[in-house]
Amino acid sequence: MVTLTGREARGEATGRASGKPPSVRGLVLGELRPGRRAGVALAVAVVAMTALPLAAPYLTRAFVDEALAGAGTGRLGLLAVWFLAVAVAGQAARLVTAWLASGLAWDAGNRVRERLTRHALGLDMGYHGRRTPGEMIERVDGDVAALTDFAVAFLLDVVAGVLLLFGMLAVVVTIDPRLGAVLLAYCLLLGYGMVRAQRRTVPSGSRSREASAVLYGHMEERLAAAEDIRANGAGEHTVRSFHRVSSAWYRAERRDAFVGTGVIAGTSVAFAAGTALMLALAAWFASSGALSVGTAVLLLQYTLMVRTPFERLIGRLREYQDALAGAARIGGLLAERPRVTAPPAPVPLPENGPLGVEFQGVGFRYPDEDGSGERVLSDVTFALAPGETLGLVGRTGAGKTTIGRLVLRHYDPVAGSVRVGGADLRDTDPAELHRRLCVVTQDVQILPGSVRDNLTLFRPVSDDAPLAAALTAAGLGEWLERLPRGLDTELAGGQRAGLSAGQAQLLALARAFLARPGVVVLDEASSRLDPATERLVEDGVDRLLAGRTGILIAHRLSSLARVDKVAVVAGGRVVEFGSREELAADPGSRFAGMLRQAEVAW
Ligand SMILES: Nc1ncnc2c1ncn2[C@@H]1O[C@H](COP(=O)(O)OP(=O)(O)OP(=O)(O)O)[C@@H](O)[C@H]1O
Repeated sequence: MVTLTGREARGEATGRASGKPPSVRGLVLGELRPGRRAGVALAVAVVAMTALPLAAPYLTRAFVDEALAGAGTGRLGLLAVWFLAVAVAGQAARLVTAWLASGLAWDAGNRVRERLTRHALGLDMGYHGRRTPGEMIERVDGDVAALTDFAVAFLLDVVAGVLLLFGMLAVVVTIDPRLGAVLLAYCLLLGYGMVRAQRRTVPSGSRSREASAVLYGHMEERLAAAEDIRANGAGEHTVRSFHRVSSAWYRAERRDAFVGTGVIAGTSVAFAAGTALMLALAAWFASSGALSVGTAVLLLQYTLMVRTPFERLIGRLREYQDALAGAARIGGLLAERPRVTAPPAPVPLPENGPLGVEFQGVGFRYPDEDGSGERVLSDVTFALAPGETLGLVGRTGAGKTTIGRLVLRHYDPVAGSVRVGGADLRDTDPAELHRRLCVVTQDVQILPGSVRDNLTLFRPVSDDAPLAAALTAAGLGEWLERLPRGLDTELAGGQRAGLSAGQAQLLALARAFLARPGVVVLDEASSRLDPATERLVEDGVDRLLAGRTGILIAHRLSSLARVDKVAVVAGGRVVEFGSREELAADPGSRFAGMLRQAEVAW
């Protein structure tokens, strides 16, 4: 069961919450907060990584000044060895910082992924119906990776870079305040230029990521439908649409790269100008005797060293925009609230036995972003007594599946009420409802795992007898006996997983038997089975519906032989409802007309 955090659980039932999306800091840096020990280790590593490069120019200064003063080779060699040791130690500190930061970021990323996954699983079909699997993967994985990559880079390059710049400024100010003031002005100008540049690069970066999410969503959908696309010769159209979506992504990516390259080129010119200025000033001060030659070399080295942290900062700004865009999208996902929620005091459903189902003046439209979707059901009214079975018939798109979804409370109606077991579904707890109601869909999904896992959907069970009984009741008893490892036999994942279409449907029936529901919604498979398998499936359905309330979304009129009541659905309305036998016997009824047209008799 999905558990929501307190904040999530208090969310409104009206969809998107009004509050601001959580910030990057709130999302990742909050999660990233290291423990005391890891924090101290990280701080020491960052300080070492910053201080050691600052020390190196001092050694160069000593080397130059002492060489000019005629120091011996031994002394100069020693200074060179110290220089090498400081350089190696600086790199080692950087490695240790990267190692510590990556470990922390990885843990933090996984915590955010877990939180997002839980949250997404808690959202209802109103949300998931509007999103592709590819989009969800990009949100839960791609955006989180961008955030955690940025968090590591922030520590390595932004924090360490800023510390290094401040250290350099402090050293130069102590050598000569005038040169310090020039270096400060130069850094401020560069900083200002970078902030301006960032404003230009943020929108192009986020457009590029959006386009990439659309591309992945598109690919995911088309790959899932590969069999149908090939069989129906829709390959050319698919390739064309892929070309369109990937071209949009290419354009967004190219523009992003162009903006980024422009920023880097501009910064290179600024660095060259700054270095030339400092070189001229240092040479002038040295020639006037205000500085030693070694100190002039030290200043030049510091000026050259400004380049690396600034370039890294620019690089990180590009990740920062990705991270910001990702954080905004993650924040948007976290701000989504399930529309179908449990009331504070849910009305319990009867524990056992079949449940009555009643639609009273039900109107419905699928939720979309702006709530302007078309009505797909209007004034739907019918009642089923406990244990009765209803067949829903009508043309494609009439609204049959939607009626089934409302019984399962995948959505709440926008008008009227749906009652199950006497309770208005809005007053019930969705989790309890899903224990008492069961759906068998057209496209049976087999999950990678054993036959047992596929029956229990990974819930641990202590006794295999009910599983075998459910398979036998569904008509898969002999199949189970032939399996080499019985219930432990592994099935590959996917729509069929090596099972025939009929076997997959029987497995779905077995899942329903195991759940012992009070209401079964059956979306009859529209694909044809061979007559023997079809007979097996029909027998299984008959056994499943016996003693239960059933709603059969019928794609073949012949399947209706087993139902008590029939509802003819057209244009989102129930245009005829009554006893199957009476409607079939009434030559003036729509149902009798449909039977005549399809030449069905029973
Ligand atoms: N998730 C959805 N989001 C938006 N509109 C939807 C969604 N599912 C169905 N619809 C629309 O609702 C209307 C009714 O669809 P529904 O699937 O209930 O019809 P149906 O009678 O079950 O059709 P079929 O026999 O083809 O399954 C159609 O116009 C359909 O386009």
